[in-house]
Amino acid sequence: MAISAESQQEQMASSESVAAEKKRWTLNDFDIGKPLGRGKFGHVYLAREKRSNHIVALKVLFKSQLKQSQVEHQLRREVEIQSHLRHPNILRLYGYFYDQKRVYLILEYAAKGELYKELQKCKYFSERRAATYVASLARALIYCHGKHVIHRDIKPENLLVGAQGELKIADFGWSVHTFNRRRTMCGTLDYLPPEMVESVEHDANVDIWSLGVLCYEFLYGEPPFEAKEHSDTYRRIVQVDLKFPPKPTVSSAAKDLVSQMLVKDSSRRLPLHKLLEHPWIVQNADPSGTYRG
Ligand SMILES: Nc1ncnc2c1ncn2[C@@H]1O[C@H](COP(=O)(O)OP(=O)(O)OP(=O)(O)O)[C@@H](O)[C@H]1O
Repeated sequence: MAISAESQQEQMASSESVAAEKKRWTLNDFDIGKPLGRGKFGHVYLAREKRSNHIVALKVLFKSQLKQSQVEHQLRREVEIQSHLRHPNILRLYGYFYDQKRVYLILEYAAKGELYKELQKCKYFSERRAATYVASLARALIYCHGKHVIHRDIKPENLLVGAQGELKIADFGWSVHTFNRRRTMCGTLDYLPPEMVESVEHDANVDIWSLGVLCYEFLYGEPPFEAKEHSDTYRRIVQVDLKFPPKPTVSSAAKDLVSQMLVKDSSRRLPLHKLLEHPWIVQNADPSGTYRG
């Protein structure tokens, strides 16, 4: 994959944590450690940048697989967007390089791994934990939206956990940098708002919906519109068929917040700065933004 030298230089210039100078990275700059995981397009390794001793996650993607799946454009957009974001709850992308066969992404290392696995292990989260995560994601999304970036794919699989227990939004594959309203259909159905399922115009408020779905899933262990058939999930989303099964661990304040986020009319969803003032968030979220169990 050819990423222009110009944008590569720009990329390096903004990677102050790994190296301040403009340079071209190569595999020789890193000691490669244990594998951290496998994705669709390659592998992720723990690595250390030799000069600074900085620990990173090196994501190795095979160009042939990227080409075959026609996702080169998406990757380029992901790199461009993620490399310019600086927020404690957004995984840093320090830089990238490539050789004949592979593309390498130099990523912030998230020591506590995938949130998805934590949720599977615990089945659901306490209100304190859920509220802490939702508040930190709201702050990260407020930051993104302020830079005209819509994430569009907020879900547990795209969230990693840092060493201090802080959430990190990790996957910007579906994100867009926009000044306009978007009409693109993308993402996994379960987290999509009605306007995206129905392919009508959408804006930054899509992320409020997805955060509402996520909040529900944190509390109940499954997303709210889940159904066996794809067509039923579709129908439930479009009709906003939201049900709160009785559960002693979920308060009415939590349900109130979720109901205010999962609103069909995107302009009437609870704005993220208001979410941070909601009583359930104020009473439950840890101000440090970290959850340590
Ligand atoms: N920055 C990171 N810090 C720690 N672990 C990571 C990091 N990035 C990825 N991993 C681990 O490596 C695995 C593979 O990551 P990768 O991003 O390639 O794939 P994915 O997001 O699971 O799948 P997909 O290929 O569909 O995007 C992750 O599931 C996670 O366990």
